[in-house]
Amino acid sequence: MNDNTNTSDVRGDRVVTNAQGNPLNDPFATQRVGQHGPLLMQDANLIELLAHFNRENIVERLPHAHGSGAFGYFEVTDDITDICGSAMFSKIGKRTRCLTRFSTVGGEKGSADTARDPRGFSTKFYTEEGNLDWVYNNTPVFFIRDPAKFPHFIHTQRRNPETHMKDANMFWDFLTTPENQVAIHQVMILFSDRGTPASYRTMNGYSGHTYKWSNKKGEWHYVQVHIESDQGVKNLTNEEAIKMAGENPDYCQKDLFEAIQKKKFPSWTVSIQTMTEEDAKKLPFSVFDLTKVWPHKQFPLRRVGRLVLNENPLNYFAQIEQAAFSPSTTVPYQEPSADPVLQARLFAYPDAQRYRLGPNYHQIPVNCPYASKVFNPAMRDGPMNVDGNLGSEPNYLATKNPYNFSQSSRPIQQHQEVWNGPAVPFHWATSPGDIDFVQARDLYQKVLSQQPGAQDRLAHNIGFHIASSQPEIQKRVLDMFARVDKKLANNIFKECELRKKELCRF
Ligand code: HEM
Repeated sequence: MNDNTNTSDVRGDRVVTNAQGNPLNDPFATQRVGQHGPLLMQDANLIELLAHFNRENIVERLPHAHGSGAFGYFEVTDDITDICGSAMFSKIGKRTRCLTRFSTVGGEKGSADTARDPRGFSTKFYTEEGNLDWVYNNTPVFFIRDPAKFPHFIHTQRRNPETHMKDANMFWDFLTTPENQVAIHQVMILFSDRGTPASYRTMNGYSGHTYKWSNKKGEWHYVQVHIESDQGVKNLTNEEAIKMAGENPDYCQKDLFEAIQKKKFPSWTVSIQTMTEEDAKKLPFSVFDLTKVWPHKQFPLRRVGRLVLNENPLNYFAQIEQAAFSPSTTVPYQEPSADPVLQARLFAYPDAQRYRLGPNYHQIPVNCPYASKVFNPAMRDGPMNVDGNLGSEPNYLATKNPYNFSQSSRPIQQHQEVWNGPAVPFHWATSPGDIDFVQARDLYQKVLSQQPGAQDRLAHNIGFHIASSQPEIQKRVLDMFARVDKKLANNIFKECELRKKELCRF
């Protein structure tokens, strides 16, 4: 098996050539009329060099543009074949090569990686059943549960179309709009210490969404995945993160790259929570609601394996910038659930990648399922087709040729969710009553209260941020957090007033 996902193609004799392999004599000489006369059109090498330079940039990811990554492996430590029949889990000790990319969400490619923002945690597993991508965040919940809100929400985290600046009014206007306050749980996490991880090595990853995994008997469970840092969770304070952003905007890139270079390989423990369909019916919220966590007491973590990152990419652009992760890239026995945000993501990522990298993005070495092999006679041609295009194979499933369908003997899951009802528009806005605030309140009153100073830092971080928004927006923010806890709202108010005084001094 040739793992060509992290290789470079430097010519052995180091003879420098143009793009066609023709040796160059003097790379800086230009063809011109006399020594100081005008340049000539016949200087194909100069034209090629300048033209290629103009095309170095590719579309950056929108969102998650700024990121870092490394290769490593996943090792099975515990048997979960009763839950999942995927080959990667088939026996204890089995290793699967993988690539992980960490990222911030809202900033551009050159933005600071200590910004207050969720962090992306994407892993591509090169399994013998083809590639599998887990495209997760470092928070177990998300801001929305209506996928149509995603572009609106992301826009509010980016630049104001007129001022071209980040805008606290846009940010809080969206989040405090009553129908969008379903985001409260994620907003609390974002403004807690966990909103500014000290490094990618010291944060966790969570599927957030509910997935559906099945075993070889055809039984299925709802599953959530947790990837917990073996280095422990460490965070920066608001002030440390801001200072770092000025001193070294690539602080987390440096931390990850240098740790691996020094052979201090970061690792994570991978666990799952599982739930039956019957359990799901008894929950006080929908199992497809991405703004809720599953109570750990009721659905304890079950250890599966270890993720280790031990190999820096040889080339950032080739292996990280061109990497394409998608929740739709999955293997037998791991399926998406009916979570509407997840369903929308199944479309959004490959669509973004066809635009960002081209329709044959799966042929780029880092994205190739090298541990399996692609063979789909009907998927042919297209721009930048570089893998031989299946040669003389018919370009349809031809009757005279035998084809294998390796999954055809897999038992059909007899028992399935049954969906019925009229096709109606449904806006899954914040629920009337308190249900969308319960877990946010528990986080404040039961979890942060156990961590010295954590409640105060939460109030400080929010007060600091809203101080640059308009008074009516500040009022809406205070009203929203009063629904979580009145003490929290009062403390945010005090912190906001302090910050406003500081801002007056500038
Ligand atoms: C409707 C909701 C969402 C939409 C439409 C959406 C869309 C996108 C798009 C278009 C990209 C860029 C893909 C690329 O160019 O390669 C992206 C990146 C990403 N998204 Fe989402 N997203 C959504 C929700 C989420 C959620 C809920 C999570 C986590 C649970 C998530 C995690 C990520 C991560 C980690 C990346 C970076 C992938 C990488 O490292 O290349 N997204 N998203």
